[in-house]
Amino acid sequence: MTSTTTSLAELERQAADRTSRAGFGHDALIACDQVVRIFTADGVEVQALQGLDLLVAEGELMALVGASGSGKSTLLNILAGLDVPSAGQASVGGNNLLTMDAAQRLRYRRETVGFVWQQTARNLLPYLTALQNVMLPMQLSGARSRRRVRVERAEELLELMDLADCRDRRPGALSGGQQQRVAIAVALANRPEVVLADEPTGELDSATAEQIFAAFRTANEELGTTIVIVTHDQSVASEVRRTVAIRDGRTATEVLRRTEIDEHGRESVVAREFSVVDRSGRLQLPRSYTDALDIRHRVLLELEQDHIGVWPDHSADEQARDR
Ligand SMILES: Nc1ncnc2c1ncn2[C@@H]1O[C@H](COP(=O)(O)OP(=O)(O)OP(=O)(O)O)[C@@H](O)[C@H]1O
Repeated sequence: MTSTTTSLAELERQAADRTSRAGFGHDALIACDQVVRIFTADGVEVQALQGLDLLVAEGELMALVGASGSGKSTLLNILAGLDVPSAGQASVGGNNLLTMDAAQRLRYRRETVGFVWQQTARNLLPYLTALQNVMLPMQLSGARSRRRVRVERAEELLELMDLADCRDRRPGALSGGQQQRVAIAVALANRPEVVLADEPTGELDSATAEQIFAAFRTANEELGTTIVIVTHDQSVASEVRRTVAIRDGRTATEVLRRTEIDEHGRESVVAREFSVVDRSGRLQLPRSYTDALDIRHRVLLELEQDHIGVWPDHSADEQARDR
């Protein structure tokens, strides 16, 4: 009798577990759940994303960082609706990125997301003025707004990006930084829920990069747009509240920053780095830690009251010594 009660309770617990898993990220704007992307090139399989979990809340301004080849661009292309995961779940603003049909995908790319790429040439058409570039996505979206309304919206966005005087100039007559700010205005044209940016400051000097970052912050604060920036630029990464690091196709660590005020009223930003535990309980140890303790294969874990101890396993060395 007792065992029946236990197993029922266990079944109920498992069912509750399943229900909560089904709702993973239900209140997040971007929800990636164990996303896998496998490429096959010359008969060789590359697992660019290996079960990546990521949640981004509405209104966040966050950065994605990671070594070259860690999977950042693959993830961004999936979120942009340009590529499809091999397995897992991914949604943005309620759009399921795995099951959208071609028409839904086109609408998603025009209306739900905006992009800013590193190469300015990919962002703007060279023969259109700044104003015309910003108006173009509105024309393409098929919304039947009047030309006057589109001009006004484009002018407002250029003003927000501090580019009102560049309205009638073509990209060739703008600096790299101005071009990227026009690109942000273009990305915002159709009031997307999310703007995705891939190394938007990659080709710019640090002072100009700062202006670009300030433009993203303005868009985030004034328009409430959620912004995800892939960057190698440490100064950009340290300006945002949350930086997620990707390693080997998975989210590995997150740095969270918050402003603290001391007893003298002085403000300072305090940053803490956390390791991410994925939904299967997997955790990546920082490479500097594993190197420092020569951890290669296994570790010993011990559950303490308020923490878990992780010890290197040197039993193989000990056995060799004993022999
Ligand atoms: N179309 C493709 N075909 C085959 N392999 C690919 C393809 N796209 C990406 N990869 C591989 O997937 C892995 C992740 O690449 P990705 O471009 O996402 O990394 P990244 O973190 O953006 O790197 P970087 O910072 O250099 O842009 C790499 O090993 C890459 O070679």
